[in-house]
Amino acid sequence: MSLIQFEAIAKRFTASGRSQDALSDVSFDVKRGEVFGIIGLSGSGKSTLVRLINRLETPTRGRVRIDGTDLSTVSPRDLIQLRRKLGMIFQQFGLLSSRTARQNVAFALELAKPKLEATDHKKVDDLLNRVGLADHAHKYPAQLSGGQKQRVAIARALANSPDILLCDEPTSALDGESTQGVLDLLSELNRDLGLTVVIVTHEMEVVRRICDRVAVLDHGRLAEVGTVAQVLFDPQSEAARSLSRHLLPVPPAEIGASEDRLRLTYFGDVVTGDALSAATQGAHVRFSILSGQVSALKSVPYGHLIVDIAGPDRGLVIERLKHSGVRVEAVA
Ligand SMILES: Nc1ncnc2c1ncn2[C@@H]1O[C@H](COP(=O)(O)OP(=O)(O)OP(=O)(O)O)[C@@H](O)[C@H]1O
Repeated sequence: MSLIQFEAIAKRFTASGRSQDALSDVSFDVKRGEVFGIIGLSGSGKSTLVRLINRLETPTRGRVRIDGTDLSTVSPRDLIQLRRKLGMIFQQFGLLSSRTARQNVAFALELAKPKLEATDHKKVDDLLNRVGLADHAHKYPAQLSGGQKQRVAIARALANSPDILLCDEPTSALDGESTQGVLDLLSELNRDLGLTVVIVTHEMEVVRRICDRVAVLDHGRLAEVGTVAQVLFDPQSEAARSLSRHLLPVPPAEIGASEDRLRLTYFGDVVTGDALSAATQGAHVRFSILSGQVSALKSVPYGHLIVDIAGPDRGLVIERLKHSGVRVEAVA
């Protein structure tokens, strides 16, 4: 069921007498319980789009609905209630430097009531525990690593038990190991709490590792929307094609070009199956494997092989591969 709906959204900024269309005619839905990625090159409108969800921005045209409620018609009081159902984290964490990790998390609750009760203090401890920072509760942000700071920000964002967590480039300031830790935590929260997660990112690796579906923005327009597998491995738009290109293996330059060259892409059970040997069984072809890579989309394995297949039964082998669920493309 749709939790967030963008309906024909346009956003125009006007600054110093100059107007700029940050978003034009963007429509798509985010379903309850999914991890949804918004990707695109710098300036394509990703942050503006996510900021419309909690009304940090308002659209110039079109509507945003959260759980059926049209944000353009909510009263200021209802907007405060609605925002409690939305947590948000940012690339630069946004922590208060004069407060400890614990005090940063408690701050989110203090905004709603002046004096915290014992249950609130327990909640703060539980949240710090949940994000793996129980032992760092009394440290100040300057004493924490980037990954730990982002975990504090996540705990703070969860303090009001939101339905939706908005993440604007949550791992762009982190190294590889901290990125993995934060992405694992976001996946866990999605799985265990049913939290809907919306992630703005320019990193295809983030999309590959944790997103279910993804919207691709291109100069403020929706280039395409679909499952991660569709968008990464069967892109319909030039924007998605160019973003997903670096996830594809390329044949080593030393090998030289060949008109027999194919890229095979396969998912799930096919990865550990014997598709290639089964397809070439008894066929008059010779094949050589030039490069291979197995990785995963969320938890579903996928693989790529670059192969040269030549011989009279080449067409038959390609048909058999396709029949067994392998995507086959010519590589120039
Ligand atoms: N407050 C603002 N005033 C004027 N123009 C703005 C404002 N906010 C964003 N823009 C413009 O709108 C366009 C989209 O910006 P946005 O930050 O949404 O893109 P983005 O895809 O998130 O980019 P990045 O990946 O670099 O953060 C940009 O051209 C930007 O300059």
